[in-house]
Amino acid sequence: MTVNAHSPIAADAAIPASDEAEDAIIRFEGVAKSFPARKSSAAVHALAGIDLAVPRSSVVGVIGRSGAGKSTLIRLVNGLEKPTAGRVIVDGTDVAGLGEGALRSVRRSIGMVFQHFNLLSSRTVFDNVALPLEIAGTDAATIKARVTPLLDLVGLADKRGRYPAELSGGQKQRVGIARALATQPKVLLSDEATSALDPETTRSILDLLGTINRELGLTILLITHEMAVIRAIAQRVAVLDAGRIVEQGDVFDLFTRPQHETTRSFLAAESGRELPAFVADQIQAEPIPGGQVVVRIVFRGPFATHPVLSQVTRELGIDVNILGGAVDSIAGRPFGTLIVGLPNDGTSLDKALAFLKERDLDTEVLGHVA
Ligand SMILES: Nc1ncnc2c1ncn2[C@@H]1O[C@H](COP(=O)(O)OP(=O)(O)OP(=O)(O)O)[C@@H](O)[C@H]1O
Repeated sequence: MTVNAHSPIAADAAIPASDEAEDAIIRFEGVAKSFPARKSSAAVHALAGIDLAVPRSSVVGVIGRSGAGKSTLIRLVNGLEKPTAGRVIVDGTDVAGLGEGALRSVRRSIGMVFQHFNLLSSRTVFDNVALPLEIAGTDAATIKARVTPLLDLVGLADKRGRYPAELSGGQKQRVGIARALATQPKVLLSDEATSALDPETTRSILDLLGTINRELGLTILLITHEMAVIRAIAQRVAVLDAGRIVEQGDVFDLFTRPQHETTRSFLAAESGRELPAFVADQIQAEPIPGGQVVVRIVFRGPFATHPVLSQVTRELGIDVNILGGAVDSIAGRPFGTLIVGLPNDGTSLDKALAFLKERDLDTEVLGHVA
């Protein structure tokens, strides 16, 4: 199967491509979206100052809590919402400037996958996947030629005659993905596609989306509230908090060097970052005389944790108490996290932190224990 290479977007709405714009298939430039006040409620500023580029053929994740503005952001891409300020440029065209006819063509170049699948219960698997093609007026022979390989791709060839009620959640989402691909889109928008699924099924759906990204070169913009989803599939990530992007970048960097408090809180349950229960139970913000300072050390890339810590002991004469840790990898790049206790004696902490920094290790003081 090939992905449609020609743009369905009206020529008069085209924007001259700069080098950067050519590289990004979706670009938010200074985007704001407010919903006006109603009788019973004040105006809602759902998004403000959004600058985000989605490189062609990449997977970009947007993570945020409920109400952060994720759905609004994704609805701006297919023109279901219009920005109050700024531009949303999809494949060189500002979608906010388009009339309904041109928007319909843009939407055909954008596939969408939903949390609750949105399948028609009265239609078979085959007919659900065929639906967008029927709506576009495609003839029956072309529909068959298009839908059959899509059902193979998502692993549902043997379920083509089944109805949604006869499918598991994961199978329903596979139908949703095949349907989203039926019009050969250039971009796939995923709105919490795995939120209704158990962890194992989530994994298999994310694997499928990863395969589609790699094999078809399809760009995927996904929104989620789970770091595990970002980690499993995205190359870049933006963290959305109360309508603003508070941090964005490469997934490995964001996981290993989070800058913003919101990002840190999303990462709290990630391996190695979670405090061991016996530490979490007693940690406090204020120093404890004669106690220990709890420090997280992050090793990025090839590392040898123990030699560095034994150097701290040998060369600085500081006892290091290992409280927890893990070794992990993201996108094939290794990193490790150690949680250690250092003596709260007025000097050891600064000396040890300086020593670790000289060796290019990231540290973060988490609190104090007795
Ligand atoms: N049509 C609308 N009219 C008024 N306010 C809206 C509208 N759509 C969204 N909002 C508000 O905009 C803010 C962002 O909503 P949005 O649905 O984009 O968040 P979200 O991050 O997708 O949340 P969730 O994960 O719960 O779906 C919320 O305060 C919401 O109430």
